[in-house]
Amino acid sequence: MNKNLLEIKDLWVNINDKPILKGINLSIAKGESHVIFGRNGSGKSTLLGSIIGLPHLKIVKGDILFKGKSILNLPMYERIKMGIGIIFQRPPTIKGVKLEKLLQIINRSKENIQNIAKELKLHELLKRDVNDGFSGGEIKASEIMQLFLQNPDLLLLDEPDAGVDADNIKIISNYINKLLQADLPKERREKSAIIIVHSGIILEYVNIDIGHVMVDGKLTPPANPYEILDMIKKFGYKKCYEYFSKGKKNGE
Ligand SMILES: Nc1ncnc2c1ncn2[C@@H]1O[C@H](COP(=O)(O)OP(=O)(O)OP(=O)(O)O)[C@@H](O)[C@H]1O
Repeated sequence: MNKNLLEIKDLWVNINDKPILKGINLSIAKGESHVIFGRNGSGKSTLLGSIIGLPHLKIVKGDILFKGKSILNLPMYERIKMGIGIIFQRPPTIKGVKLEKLLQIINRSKENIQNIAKELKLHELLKRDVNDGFSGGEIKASEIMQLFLQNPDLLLLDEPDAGVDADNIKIISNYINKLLQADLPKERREKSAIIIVHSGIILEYVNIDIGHVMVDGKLTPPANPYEILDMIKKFGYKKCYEYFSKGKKNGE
């Protein structure tokens, strides 16, 4: 039986006729978390957008399978219903919708909402419109809270640590770990993730199994995320991509 929760096969994606993703292959098993590093504009957000089904992205070739089924023809809400959750890099402001109301639509337990909001220091924001005037860190915390209440099987996190201070990174990471069932042994975990990061701070706190580097719309095969980060710091993205695209793993 196929154990992969997500399988991306030779995926080519255009935006306005410009090729952005150029033959992505990626397999994510149940219970596995992957991190993607890459310089600005390399196509990382486009990859997450293709998985969740942003309509402006044109799939030119390839396939995306989730739970063994192709999802390319499904609209975004169907993909969410199947168990995919996303934190966008820049989520929109929703005027006229209070954060508390949105959270109650996702999960009816008022007690849960109050408790988590307190822990994430969001309780004072519950009565405000979603993301309206929220600070960068508050937006990320609020998105994590929505995801926590949604409890998806595949988490797509686009820079969850961007704009978040050191104390709050620990709190947010704690929730990501809870979502990823990091306290269970890997073979018993049901949840998987793709996390996009620029700095390695979140790797200090979140349980990550596998890393990749993206350069110019292409992705390296699976490798040790901490080794990748180390090489990026020493040699930059391009050299790191060249090294890991040869399929080196775990310090070979
Ligand atoms: N709506 C759009 N219209 C035109 N070009 C776009 C659009 N969205 C993305 N692009 C372009 O696609 C390329 C890849 O963008 P993407 O956001 O996927 O990069 P990224 O790796 O996530 O970058 P960053 O690290 O800066 O967030 C960039 O050159 C970007 O300008």
